[in-house]
Amino acid sequence: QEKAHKEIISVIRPNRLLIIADKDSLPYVFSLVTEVMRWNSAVPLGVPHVLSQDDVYEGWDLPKNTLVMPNIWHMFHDPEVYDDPMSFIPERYNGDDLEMRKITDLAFGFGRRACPGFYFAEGTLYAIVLTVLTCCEVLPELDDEGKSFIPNVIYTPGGIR
Ligand code: HEM
Repeated sequence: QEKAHKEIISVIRPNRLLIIADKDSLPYVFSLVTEVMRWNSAVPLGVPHVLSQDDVYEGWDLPKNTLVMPNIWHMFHDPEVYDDPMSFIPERYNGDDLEMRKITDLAFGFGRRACPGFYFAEGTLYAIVLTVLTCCEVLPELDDEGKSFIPNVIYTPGGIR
């Protein structure tokens, strides 16, 4: 948070009403949002699809009407691709746009039925994170005795309703 905040402050100039928020000017902030999408992706098993014709995938015969679900979770946590995949490490992209694209190209699904809300969702996410990090300090939750703690991050079961 501190690193992101410093980066934002460094691009804001007094009396300027607009800041250009892109991966070149704010590489760490964009890496941070990308890492959220990798670390606990919003749609870890994508959306199920049914094959409209027979297909073969990596030697597997898949007849028409087979239900297929992409394991996006594994794509993002494959230790052969991502070192220490369970840890939240925005630095892993090195601010590199191509490395970040590898995440967003998968997080929103693939092919003809990929998420049509991609640009809207991505832009909104960056705008919210940027605004919060510029204006606020996000602090850990407090327990009943007033001691701070980081809540456990868990997925809740169920689909989108
Ligand atoms: C972080 C936010 C979002 C993520 C991670 C996300 C992810 C996804 C994924 C993985 C799919 C399935 C693609 C596939 O079948 O391969 C999908 C489909 C879809 N998304 Fe999103 N989505 C997000 C936000 C949105 C928003 C904001 C909208 C609308 C404004 C939206 C509208 C849709 C629709 C309509 C489909 C179905 C497309 C189809 O089956 O043809 N999504 N999304």
